Amino acid sequence: MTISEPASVTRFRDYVKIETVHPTPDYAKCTEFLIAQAEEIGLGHQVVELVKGKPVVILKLEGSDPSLPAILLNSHTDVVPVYREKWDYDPFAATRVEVENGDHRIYGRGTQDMKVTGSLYLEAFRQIKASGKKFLRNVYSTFVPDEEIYSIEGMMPFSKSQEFKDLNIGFGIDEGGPSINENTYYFTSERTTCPVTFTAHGNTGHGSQFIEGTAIEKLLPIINELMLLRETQLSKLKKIGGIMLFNQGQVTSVNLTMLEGGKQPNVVPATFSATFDIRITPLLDLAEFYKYLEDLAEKNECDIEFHYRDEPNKSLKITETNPFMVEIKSACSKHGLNPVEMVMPAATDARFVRQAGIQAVGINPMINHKLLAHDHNEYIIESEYIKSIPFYTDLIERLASVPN
Ligand code: MET
Ligand SMILES: [Zn+2]
Ligand SMILES: [Zn+2]
Repeated sequence: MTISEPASVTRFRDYVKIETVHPTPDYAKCTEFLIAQAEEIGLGHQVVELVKGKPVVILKLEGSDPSLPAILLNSHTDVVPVYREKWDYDPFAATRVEVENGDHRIYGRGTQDMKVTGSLYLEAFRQIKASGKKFLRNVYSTFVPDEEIYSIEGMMPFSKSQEFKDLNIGFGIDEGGPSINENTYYFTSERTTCPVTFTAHGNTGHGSQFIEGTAIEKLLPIINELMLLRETQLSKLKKIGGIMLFNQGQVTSVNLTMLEGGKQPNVVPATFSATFDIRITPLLDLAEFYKYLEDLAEKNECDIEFHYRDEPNKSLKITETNPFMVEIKSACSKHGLNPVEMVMPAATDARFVRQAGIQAVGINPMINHKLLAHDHNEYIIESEYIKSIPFYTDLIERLASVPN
């Protein structure tokens, strides 16, 4: 660490150092950190714990007309596990490394996904409070747990709670991803995550025999069909512009992630299962796709288990003239960013906000990054982080000043 480290960077690094990593995230320490930040900045704060040990921390920047619907800035506090031996730096030391052009990288799990965004909200609030400015609408920043494990004890119940309704949210900002090029991608819809297991049961017996009706014979046609779907979707993607990280939301992705079965080589397995991570594009009818998977299971005499079944994603059409969208775009243009709309290929908590009938946009103003969410050696570029603080300061002012 050098003497020249900006205080905003030190605070970001302190946040990254908190091990909110699954399967045992330290939410208590994280809550303590966020409340200390709120007190220092001068923000209102509240902790809602609908599920014990799963705190939602709500920070509040008060507006001059609290009767108007508020602005929500959401971020998740949890991060995905690491393969420690694959990292060049301790994933929870938030190591600051100087690079050739004098810039710095901050390494750590969650730097991109998505503690940087939470920190940017905090830094923007800090600037706004220090300036003494007050805007029309209330602005809330929610720091939610468990996004990386389907939000079942996080945003999902919180978005349906009275505490959430009481915030009277009119528009939401949520997770994007640092851009891999000069464009700034923003997301008004996303794919539906469908983790699904097919299990086959069949005849067993001696491994030297041609046993009929085996589990694997029932399962294989399902695997083949879904791998074919993968192939057709991939070639469709290639046709509509090639594989680029953020354009994948226009097709459905299929990955076979777990294969289980068998006890030893000379025993024909009585059961076998295949688990897929399927991300269904909003361009398909979700109910029809679920039905297709169920029929596929039935046709092949397999059981089907959806580990998690999302409600249909609402992509609330945001028109060019939507006053909040206008403000997002003008904030982008003021800060030299080129906004491009995309379907979020992964899943974010914005889906629950949309399901509650509130428009929400995922965005991340940092550009020219390597996308390292969930990868080894995740890092952000310090200058992009610092540059993004005035973007959020400006964005908050614009969104919170939208009249009625
Ligand atoms: C549906 S849970 C979402 C977890 C994570 N954000 C992902 O897209 O994989
Ligand atoms: Zn995330
Ligand atoms: Zn993630």
